[in-house]
Amino acid sequence: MSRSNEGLVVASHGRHCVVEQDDGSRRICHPRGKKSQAVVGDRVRWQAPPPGQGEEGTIEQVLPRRNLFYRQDEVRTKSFAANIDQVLVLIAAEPVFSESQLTRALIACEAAGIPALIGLNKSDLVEPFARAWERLWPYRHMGGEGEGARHYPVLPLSLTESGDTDRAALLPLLQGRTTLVLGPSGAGKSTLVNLLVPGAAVQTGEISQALNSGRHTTTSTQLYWIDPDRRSALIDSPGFQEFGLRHLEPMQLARCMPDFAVHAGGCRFHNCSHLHEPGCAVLAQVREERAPLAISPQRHRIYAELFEELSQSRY
Ligand SMILES: Nc1nc2c(ncn2[C@@H]2O[C@H](COP(=O)(O)OP(=O)(O)OP(=O)(O)O)[C@@H](O)[C@H]2O)c(=O)[nH]1
Ligand SMILES: [Zn+2]
Repeated sequence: MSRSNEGLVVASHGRHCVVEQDDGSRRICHPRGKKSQAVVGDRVRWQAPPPGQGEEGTIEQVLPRRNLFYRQDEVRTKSFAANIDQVLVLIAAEPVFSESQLTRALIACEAAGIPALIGLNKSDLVEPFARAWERLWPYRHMGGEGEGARHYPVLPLSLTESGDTDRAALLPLLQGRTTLVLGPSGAGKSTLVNLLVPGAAVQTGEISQALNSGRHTTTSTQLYWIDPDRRSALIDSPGFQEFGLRHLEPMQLARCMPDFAVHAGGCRFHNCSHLHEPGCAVLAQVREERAPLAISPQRHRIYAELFEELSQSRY
């Protein structure tokens, strides 16, 4: 007779995953069927193999999720994590970040009801950093001021040059939470994980070795504990080129953009697309001015592009 246990999915690669039990021990598990396909952050019920049939377990059931974070690049590829408390979008002064990809990541957070914060790394690169900080003005102020305002906290970081200061600034924000770290390649995600998770490199090596029997591929997504009592976690996901949002409807977009959402109720037509309609309260606010209630023309361009993209992918 095999026993059924509960555990947390801490890594996944293809269909296999690594499940951690409450005592901290880990084992590779395979889903029993499509319904038991788990993602990192899932709590699952799993079953050990019968004696003499190896060590690898079977996932019997994925327990109900609090939330599920999506990124959908093509019709078939999705990657996500479940049960997360917040997303840290890590970008840097260099390489110059794509505002479109940043906006997409933030929209995905809003759509899943997950709070987001932005880390802007490489503040030691003084001039590019100043430019990047300025580009983020709308993100630091959007949605108005005071009660109910929904702008994004932006943390200046220099992970390689002021690691101790950054760690001290980040830890209180990460305490007791599960944080998914997202960011383009080169922004400093590995540097961040290594700064906050002692032994991260070793853990990653062990896990990818176990999952791939030594083949040199890395796991797609992995959860790291940053404290000894395993209450605060970082989930590291691979860098992305294209942050796809094909799981969203175009008419959902404005609600997921705080600078649009604050005005959207004032449009003449309730089903306004905020692209060309007369009496559109969103379009009325699109202007270069740095004002908390203004919508930057750049943001509106990104919105229009996304609206078009999501309208085309419906079939
Ligand atoms: N100047 C400067 N360089 C940094 C800083 N943080 C990271 N870097 C450098 O930026 C480069 C990319 O950092 P990584 O941590 O490898 O970036 P990543 O996001 O993990 O990138 P991928 O592995 O490609 O996904 C490395 O050469 C780091 O040394 C920083 O605060 N300042
Ligand atoms: Zn409108």
